[in-house]
Amino acid sequence: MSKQDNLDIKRVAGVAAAEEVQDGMVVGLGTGSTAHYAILRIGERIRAEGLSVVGIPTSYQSAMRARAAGIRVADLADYPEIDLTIDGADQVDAAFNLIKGGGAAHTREKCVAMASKRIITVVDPSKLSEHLNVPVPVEVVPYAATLVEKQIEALGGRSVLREGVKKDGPVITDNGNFVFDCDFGTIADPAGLEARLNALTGVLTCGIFTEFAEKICVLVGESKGCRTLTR
Ligand SMILES: O=C(CO)[C@H](O)[C@H](O)COP(=O)(O)O
Repeated sequence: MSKQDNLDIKRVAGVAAAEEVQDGMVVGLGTGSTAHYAILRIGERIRAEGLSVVGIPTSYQSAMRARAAGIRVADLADYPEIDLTIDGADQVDAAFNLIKGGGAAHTREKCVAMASKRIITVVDPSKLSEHLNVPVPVEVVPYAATLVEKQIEALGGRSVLREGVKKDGPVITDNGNFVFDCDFGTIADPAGLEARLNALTGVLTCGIFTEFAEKICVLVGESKGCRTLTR
């Protein structure tokens, strides 16, 4: 599939999710290329339908894109209860466990997910997998980087420090930290690994999301429309 075809199906999912937004809602705004299309569509609907919506961004990227789209942006501190969040994922398993953090935004994405009554996860079909098996992004306090690498090795993972594409040296998250991408192969116990990673000294948050399955609905963009997966 070409890059453009992939973006087109991401757009299908993002736009479909944005149709779920209703007047008066507080909406969590995810990070990444699929959530981007939802943000654009919410902005269009605000202009066309006069919707009153407050957006709670999950990153500098989503805050900037929301403002550009004409969405009023506020802090999680002001709106700790969110009606609906629309966000992407790097992988979704059969039980709706997620791996997130491809954009290094998973800590704020997890906070917004926790605050949300409903979550629409927008993906292309390549993100669906019976089991989670892609590397897990782990946000790490820079001071503890070497210490965390050792602890991840002890858990059976192989960690690679994420480095910038248009920047020399480590990627720095919106929270001022490093990210390790940690390969554990196929993850047999996502909830157990999430708990173990989050408990490591020097780790802020890992990108495994297991506690939100009950409130997640997955929209899968496809060339002929959008497929909805519910549990
Ligand atoms: O978790 C994320 C950012 O931290 C994104 O939601 C995830 O990486 C998916 O991105 P995209 O929609 O561009 O494929």
